[in-house]
Amino acid sequence: MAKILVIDDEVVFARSVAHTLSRNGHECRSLSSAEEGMISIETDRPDLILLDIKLAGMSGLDALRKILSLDGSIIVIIMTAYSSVESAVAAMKDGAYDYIQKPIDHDELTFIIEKALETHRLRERLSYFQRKEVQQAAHGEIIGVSAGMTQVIEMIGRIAHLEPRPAGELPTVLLLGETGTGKDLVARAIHRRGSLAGQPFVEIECTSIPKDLAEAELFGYEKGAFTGATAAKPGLIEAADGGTLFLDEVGELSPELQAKLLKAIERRQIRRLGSLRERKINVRIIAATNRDLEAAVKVGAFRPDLYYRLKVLTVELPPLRERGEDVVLLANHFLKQLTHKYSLPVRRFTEAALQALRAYRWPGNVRELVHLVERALLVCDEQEIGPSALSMDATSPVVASQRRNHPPGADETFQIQFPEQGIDLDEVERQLIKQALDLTDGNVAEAARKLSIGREALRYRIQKHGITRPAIL
Ligand SMILES: Nc1ncnc2c1ncn2[C@@H]1O[C@H](COP(=O)(O)OP(=O)(O)OP(=O)(O)O)[C@@H](O)[C@H]1O
Repeated sequence: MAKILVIDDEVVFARSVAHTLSRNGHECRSLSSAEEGMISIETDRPDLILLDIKLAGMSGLDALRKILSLDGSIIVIIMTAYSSVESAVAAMKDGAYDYIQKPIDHDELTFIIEKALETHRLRERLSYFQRKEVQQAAHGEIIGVSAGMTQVIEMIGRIAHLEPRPAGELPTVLLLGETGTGKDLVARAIHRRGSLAGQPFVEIECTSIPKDLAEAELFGYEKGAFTGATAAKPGLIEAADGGTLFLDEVGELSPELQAKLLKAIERRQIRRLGSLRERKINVRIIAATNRDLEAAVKVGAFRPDLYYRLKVLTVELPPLRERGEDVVLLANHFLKQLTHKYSLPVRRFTEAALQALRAYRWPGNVRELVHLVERALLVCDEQEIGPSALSMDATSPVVASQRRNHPPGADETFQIQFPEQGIDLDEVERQLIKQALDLTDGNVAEAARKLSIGREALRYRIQKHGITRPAIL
């Protein structure tokens, strides 16, 4: 349903048009002069105005300019008699969306209005995403000098500076990394620094779309496609046209959507729910996941063809515990940013606090660090923030460093008793890896986390010890 104003000094005609549109489900008012229309724009905030070009008083063309200066997002459709088509064309140059000739054919009117409203909705969605992108751009700096992050930053540069070409021809990018490592941040950086900057960046959180609405959200629908589809609506893929579509947590997509998405990427076309028409799409896809997609492919939880389609260029974000001094750089960066945000006096971490930060294993990665710094800043009144203000699992560097070898939640008194007769270190490692895999049902990423090593390091050890495939997901 949309709010529509009909402005025409032929009162009976204006009422009849408004009546027709109300029957189509819109909220309509008819007015007999442009002057009344101007007042109504302020109070009613219409989505669309049907405006007669020949009005007594303020002319249709003047009214058009005034309307658009009051609110540039209103769609204005000009109504004109055959003899004044030229003025209607002039009006379109001044920003009218379309024109319709009198006498008005009701089917044609309905068609023009529905098409215009669809464009309007698409524009609104785009400007929402563009606004969101501009807000986030201010906080988009990527901090890190560790070897892992240097590689990531170099890769962003390389991807961003690929030869300018249409969005749909740019290679897909797959971002891998544990939760909170910065995949979202990197996706936005690739978009902003490349040739698509300025075009829409549309993020889809695959986990947050209700399953039964997912297809309609992604691909859009036509009016009447299902109960409640009172008007056609473009999907998020269409909203990303010309820019980047960021599929976050792509590993969580249902098998049906995986199939539909693959088809859309391969054919560069989509079909809205309830439509027979294929629509071309021109989008670059960036996907991200914290799941081990390769393992998901092996157990049949993710389509191999989609996996290979997505991983044309892969960027792996290292967990924070493997980034060395980046922890301190990041902590200081967030401290400065948040002090500014809360208009607080300058604060700094004590050396003991920095040691605690270095020693902690960061299961929630950078996101956990941001929250921890924010909490410390808000609870600590001192100019210097010590370890006691950092309410992580372990605030003392000694306990924290012991914990590096202990999965979170493990018994803190866990110790290995060295037997007098000695041990086979390789065998101990093999057994620990097997136990970690058993505990995580063979999930390599999870097991690597429990062992506090990287996924690749774990894969290497699995091969080295010949741990057999069925134990591994
Ligand atoms: N290298 C970095 N420099 C500065 N800020 C960072 C960095 N990495 C992550 N952040 C910040 O940490 C927070 C979490 O990052 P982000 O949301 O990008 O992680 P994610 O990997 O997408 O998480 P999830 O898998 O849960 O979606 C954000 O506030 C982000 O701005």
